[in-house]
Amino acid sequence: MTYTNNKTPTTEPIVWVIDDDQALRMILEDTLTDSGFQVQTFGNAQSAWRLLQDSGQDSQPKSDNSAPLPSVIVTDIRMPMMNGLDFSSKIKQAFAQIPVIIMTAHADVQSAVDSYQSGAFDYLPKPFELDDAIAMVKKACLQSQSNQTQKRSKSENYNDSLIRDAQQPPAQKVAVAPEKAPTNPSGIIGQSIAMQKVFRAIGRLSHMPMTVLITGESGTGKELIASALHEHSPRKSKPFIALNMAAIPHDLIEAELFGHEKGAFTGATTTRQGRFEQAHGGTLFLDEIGDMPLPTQTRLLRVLANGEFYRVGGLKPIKVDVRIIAATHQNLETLVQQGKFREDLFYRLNVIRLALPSLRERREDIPLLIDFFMQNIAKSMHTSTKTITPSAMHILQSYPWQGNVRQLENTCRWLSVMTTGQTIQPSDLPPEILQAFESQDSTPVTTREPKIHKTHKTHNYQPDTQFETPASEHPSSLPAPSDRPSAISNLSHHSSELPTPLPATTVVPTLHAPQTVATADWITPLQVWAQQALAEGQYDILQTAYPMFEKCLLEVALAHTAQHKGQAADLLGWGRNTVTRKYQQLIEGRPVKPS
Ligand SMILES: Nc1ncnc2c1ncn2[C@@H]1O[C@H](COP(=O)(O)OP(=O)(O)OP(=O)(O)O)[C@@H](O)[C@H]1O
Repeated sequence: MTYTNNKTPTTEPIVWVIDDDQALRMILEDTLTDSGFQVQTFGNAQSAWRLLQDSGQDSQPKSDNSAPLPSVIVTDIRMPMMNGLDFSSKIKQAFAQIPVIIMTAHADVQSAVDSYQSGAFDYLPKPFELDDAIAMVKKACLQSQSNQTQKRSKSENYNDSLIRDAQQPPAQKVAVAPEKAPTNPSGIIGQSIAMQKVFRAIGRLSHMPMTVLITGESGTGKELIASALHEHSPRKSKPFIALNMAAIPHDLIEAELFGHEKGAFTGATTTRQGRFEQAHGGTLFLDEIGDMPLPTQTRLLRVLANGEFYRVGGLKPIKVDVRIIAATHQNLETLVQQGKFREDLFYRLNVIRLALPSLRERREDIPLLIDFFMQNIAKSMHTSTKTITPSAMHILQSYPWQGNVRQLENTCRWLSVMTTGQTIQPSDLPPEILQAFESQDSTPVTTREPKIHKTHKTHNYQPDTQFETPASEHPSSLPAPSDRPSAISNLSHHSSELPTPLPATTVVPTLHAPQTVATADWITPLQVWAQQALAEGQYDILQTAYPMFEKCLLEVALAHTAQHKGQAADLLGWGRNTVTRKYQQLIEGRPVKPS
């Protein structure tokens, strides 16, 4: 079932929101309504599809009962019955004028590529900033208006057969789509917002032919991303050739890139193809482009301009179709200023720049990466995967990782070999990492050391401690500090002094008895509640907690403003209509119209 905020005809653009997560539907509905959209929500894509079929292809309803077509559709990917990608493809076929925005909580390269491949207008990885979502919907609305204008000017008669075809899709299209397991075939690990932006860029760029310049510190994954761009492109069946400019002697680079004719120089005993020819139809990845000598830059510029070149010593032009992806850890603008890099080549390469975050900027991904590397290494060594204690993980997460993911990967190799037991303790970590951790921690241990309750865990990495953290030190991306420096060497020896282990999911917080309630004090009881609910098999914790949270804040805001709904709306940043509706639903207990 569906419901609209306002069924009367309106000039407000209509946005449909499809997600099986009721809490998210509510948030988006409120936010978009407050931003001037008319919102209709659906708990599954099939209901939305049915309504679209009833509505026909006009922007006007077919009958009095049918709904007007939306200007924009925002849909989740993973939903029962029909997934968002299939839905997006169907919209593209039958209602191409409606831009679709695809949201997903399982952001990886594949979902980004699949989204754009399905014809989606854009891709929104969860969690997202509501402002970003609004901006995206507004952009999609503009697109929708321009689509409508083009459509009207093109033809008065719609292609009915197209609609009929799309309305009766092949059985497998509408059949229950099995949820894809969250595999990561590209091997690119990361769930941080910074990496989600990278996935989105790959999704957008992989099917475009243009040159891409990837920047980022050494070891951030530039080659991995270049290869993903190739693997998801129409060139994937052709070669991906990677060449590191810094690794080839300068006097050999031209022959390496462009090949040479027999006798072109001493030692050129045969004619040899260069990398450009070998990469024909595919992708040539030029790593460390900042190290390319100036004369080679001139030749590269010519290839980029007209797609042809001469082998060293050759007289016949050779034409190739190669997509160039270049990468550098250097600042090319500075090299241009210093006269070491051609400005015109810089502009040619810099058409689209993809900047990769350092590992320090996405520390929240470190446990995932460690998990991934430890498993891969164990597999290759035919051993079982070693586990890491939270305190050791915390130290690894705090390390600056100047060598980025490559350094982390090498550390995982070191740990896999050097650790004698199955569990990696802080004392097992490489000395330089321990030293860095000790020297960065100048705060007295007594003020930092949390109270710890250990629980049993057998996962590779699972937080198995409960920390008591001052509100001002509330953890952001890092887990709460656990065993601090003096504890590094002590931890393993003192394990017998830890409190008696509790069942795996039971966590007993050690709460202060607050005189005044600190801002974040409610987080700990909320954590306890959520952990207990999950332990008892209740998995809809967000759906349960969200209305309670809203109700609580609404009641407080109303009490604060002597029940003045307008003022309460201002305090909460909601629109008046939202406050009225929330009041009816949450306080008066009127049933929420189901979606
Ligand atoms: N997000 C990631 N997920 C999994 N592995 C990664 C990730 N990023 C990098 N790696 C791994 O880290 C190592 C270094 O990556 P890569 O060679 O792509 O970095 P780079 O930026 O090209 O380095 P350099 O600038 O030194 O050439 C590789 O083994 C790669 O597989």
